[in-house]
Amino acid sequence: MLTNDLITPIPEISESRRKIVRLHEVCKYYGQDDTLVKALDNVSFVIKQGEYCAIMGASGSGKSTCMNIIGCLDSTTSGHYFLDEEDVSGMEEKDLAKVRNLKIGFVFQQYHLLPQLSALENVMLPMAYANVRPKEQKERATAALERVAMGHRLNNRPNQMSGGQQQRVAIARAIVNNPVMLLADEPTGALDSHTTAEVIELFGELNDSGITVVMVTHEADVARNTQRIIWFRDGQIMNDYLSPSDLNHVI
Ligand SMILES: Nc1ncnc2c1ncn2[C@@H]1O[C@H](COP(=O)(O)OP(=O)(O)OP(=O)(O)O)[C@@H](O)[C@H]1O
Repeated sequence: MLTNDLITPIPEISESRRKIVRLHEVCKYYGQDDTLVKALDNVSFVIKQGEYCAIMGASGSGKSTCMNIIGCLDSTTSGHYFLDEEDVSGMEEKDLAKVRNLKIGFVFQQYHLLPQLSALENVMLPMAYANVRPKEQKERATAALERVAMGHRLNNRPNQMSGGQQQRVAIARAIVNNPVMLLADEPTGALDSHTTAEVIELFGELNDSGITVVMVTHEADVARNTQRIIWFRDGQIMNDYLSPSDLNHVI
């Protein structure tokens, strides 16, 4: 249960910061008539450059639908989505794919690394799609892996690494194209509590360096490390507030 008197409203953030995510009256409906599901029902919010934001809510509340729209993986039924101040709502799939690759770094619960490739090759992949020269791909992938403390595992394949190490490689892959935003879907869902803490510390460090981070999570321990929580219920934003240091009071 959320206790409203413990919730700190979001203060006005400086107008000069770029709006990385802007949803304007977004609806996403599935089915029709008797089977109509309003997965997102007139949702509007802004996430600015440098924010560290968690999306939370009960099962079925609309988190994944919201994540898919923010990640340009799905389209809206109505309303507009501006990514990095560009309206991507009506874009064709091939343009969306380009936007996704250049602007968003994805991190998933199950890492989604290609098993036949080494850590280095996995991290080089998004740059191959972006037509970066092979020599530069290797340099940038090595630097990204070093940044996540995986510089000693460049030639290991996923099955030679622990879950936490695989997630670090996935994070290196997500940051290697210098995206405007890291979008993480339950990034610690497959990790034990110790490894979760390490991965969350890494997200914090990346955010400290200026990267905008948005993550869907069920875990209060994870969300309390973010700066802001957008809380969904029945396809609408029920609350949008600064993360209190002790979330046990509000969840
Ligand atoms: N492809 C689909 N077809 C029909 N209904 C869908 C589809 N995807 C989602 N829904 C419905 O939309 C609503 C929101 O679903 P969504 O997956 O966004 O919730 P969620 O908060 O991510 O849930 P969970 O935490 O269980 O993943 C739910 O009622 C769900 O059943």
